[in-house]
Amino acid sequence: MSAELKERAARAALEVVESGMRLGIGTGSTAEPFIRALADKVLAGMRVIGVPTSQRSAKLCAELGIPLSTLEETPELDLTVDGADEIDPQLRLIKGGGGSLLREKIVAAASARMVVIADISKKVETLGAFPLPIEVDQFGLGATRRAVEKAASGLGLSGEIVLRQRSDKVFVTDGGHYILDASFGRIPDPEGLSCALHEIPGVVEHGLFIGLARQAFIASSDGVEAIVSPR
Ligand SMILES: O=C[C@H](O)[C@H](O)[C@H](O)COP(=O)(O)O
Repeated sequence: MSAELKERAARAALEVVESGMRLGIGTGSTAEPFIRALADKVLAGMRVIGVPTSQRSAKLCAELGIPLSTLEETPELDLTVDGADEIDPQLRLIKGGGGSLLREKIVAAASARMVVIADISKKVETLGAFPLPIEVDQFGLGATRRAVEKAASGLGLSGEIVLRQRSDKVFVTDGGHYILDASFGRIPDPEGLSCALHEIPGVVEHGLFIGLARQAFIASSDGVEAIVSPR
């Protein structure tokens, strides 16, 4: 069912893609059906240029024949379509479950508009049930983790902070960084936490996406709900 809902959300987002667009292309199990559906449109004659947010998405796009570019060649994009791990009513997001948050945020920020696609399980009242991914430099890991704990504690947040591992190895992002997954629980002040984390030198980026998403397509068994950012 979840795969079917992701497919529905992906197809809804395709409706806002127009020929000639420069597109940021997201990462993850919801972005992938979007990429496949986009490839069908390209095959049928739609002209787009995609800037992928990960090596994984770049590979899939290339296999399916979607023309690709980079932010060096194409620094301004019309639209980014991407998934999310959590979406709150103000369209603030947690992203990075797949480890691509840094490139995703750079691409989203370079886009005139970001559209999020998700199944209903990602919709929350308050962010934080999903552990917040924090991308950190490998250098100074222990000190950075301690600084993250202190910054969170200053905002009344605490919880386990785990260095992400995959298949018994430390996970390394496309950019060569580590990820700390912080289980703070409910985050009542995402803006405050975002600012506090950005103050820490070893933090490269974090998975709170604030003020970036303009629209979300959220699929449930009742259909696809389109939510527009109140900002
Ligand atoms: O780093 C990965 C991304 O932020 C994904 O867009 C996010 O984790 C959602 O992934 P999925 O669609 O697989 O749930």
